[in-house]
Amino acid sequence: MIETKFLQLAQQAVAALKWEVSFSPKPGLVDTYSNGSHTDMDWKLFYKSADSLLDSFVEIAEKSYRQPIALPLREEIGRIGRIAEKDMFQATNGVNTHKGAIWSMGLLISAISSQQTKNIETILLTAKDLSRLPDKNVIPKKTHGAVTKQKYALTGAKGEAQNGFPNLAKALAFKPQLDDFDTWMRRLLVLYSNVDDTNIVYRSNLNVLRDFQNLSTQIAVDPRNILNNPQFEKLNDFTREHNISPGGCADLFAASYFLKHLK
Ligand SMILES: CC(C)(COP(=O)(O)OP(=O)(O)OC[C@H]1O[C@@H](n2cnc3c(N)ncnc32)[C@H](O[C@H]2O[C@H](COP(=O)(O)OP(=O)(O)OP(=O)(O)O)[C@@H](O)[C@H]2O)[C@@H]1O)[C@@H](O)C(=O)NCCC(=O)NCCS
Ligand SMILES: Nc1ncnc2[nH]cnc12
Repeated sequence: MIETKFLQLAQQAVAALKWEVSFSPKPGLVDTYSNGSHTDMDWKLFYKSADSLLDSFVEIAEKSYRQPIALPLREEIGRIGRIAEKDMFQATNGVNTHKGAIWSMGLLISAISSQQTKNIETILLTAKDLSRLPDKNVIPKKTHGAVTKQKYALTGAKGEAQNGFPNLAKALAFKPQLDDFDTWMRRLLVLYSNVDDTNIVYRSNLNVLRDFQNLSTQIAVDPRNILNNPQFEKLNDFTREHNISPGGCADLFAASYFLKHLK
C-alpha cells in the first residue's frame, strides 16, 4: 500500500507540472492560449504526460525516505528517472514533453523525502549533492541537449542541478509584485533572462539566446503591467520569428511553484 505522505508529495509535483502548462501566456511555450513554437504538443498532451509520471514520483519519494545522500540512492533514483522518461514517451507517443522536469522534480522529491524538510535552501543543497554523485548506469546519448552543450560549452539541466539550482533560486527570491499573476509572470521572465536553455540554442544559436534573455530582462524590471507592455508582444513575436521554445525555463518554473507550495 502506498503511504499517503509519498502519494501527496508526488501529487503536488504532478499538480505543479499541470499548473505550469496552464499558466498563460508564456511566449514560445505551450499554454492554454497557444502551442507556442511547437507543432507536436498542446496543453492536453502535457496533462497526459504529467499524469504518467505520478507512479515514478511516488516511488522516488518512497525509496528516498530518510535515506543518506550517497551513491545507492543516486543510482536508485536514476533508475526510476529512466523508467519515468519511458512512461512519458509512451504517454505522448514519442514527444519530449517533460524530460527536463523529470530530472529536476525527481531530484527535488528525493531531497525532500530523504531530509523530511520543507526548507527550500536545504532541499536545493541536497538535490545539488545528489546530482553530483556519478550514476554509472547512465548511457551517454546524442540528445539535442548533449549536442548543444558540446557545441556551445553550455551545462544544461545537469549544470543547473549541480550548481544548486541558482536560476530556480533567483526566480523564487523575486519579491511578490502587484498580484499573484504578476509575481509568477515576472518569475518566469527572471528564468527567461538567466537560464542558458539548450532548447533555445538547439533551434537557433547563442546570439538568439542572448537577445531573448536581454529582451526578457527589460520586461521583468519594467514596472508597467506586463500584458500592456509592448515589449511583451515583441518577445512573443521574437519566439515565433526564431521558432524557439524555452522548455528548460518551463521545467524550472514548475519546480519553483512546487517548492513554493509544498504542504
Ligand atoms: C541529465 C539529463 C537532464 C540529461 O539531459 P540531456 O543530456 O538530454 O540534455 P539537457 O540539455 O541537459 O536537457 C534535458 C532537458 O532539460 C531541459 N533544459 C534544457 N536546458 C536547461 C537548463 N539550462 N536548465 C534546466 N533545464 C534545462 C529541457 O527540457 C524541456 O524541454 C523539452 C522540450 O523541448 P523541445 O523544444 O520540444 O525539444 P526537443 O523535443 O528535444 O526537440 P525539438 O522540438 O526542437 O525537435 C522538455 O523535455 C522539457 O522538459 C531539456 O530537454 C537527464 O535526462 C538524465 O540524465 N536522466 C537520467 C535519469 C536520472 O538520473 N534521473 C535522476 C532524477 S529522476
Ligand atoms: N509549457 C511547455 N511548453 C514547451 N515545452 C515545455 N517543457 C515543459 N513545459 C513546457
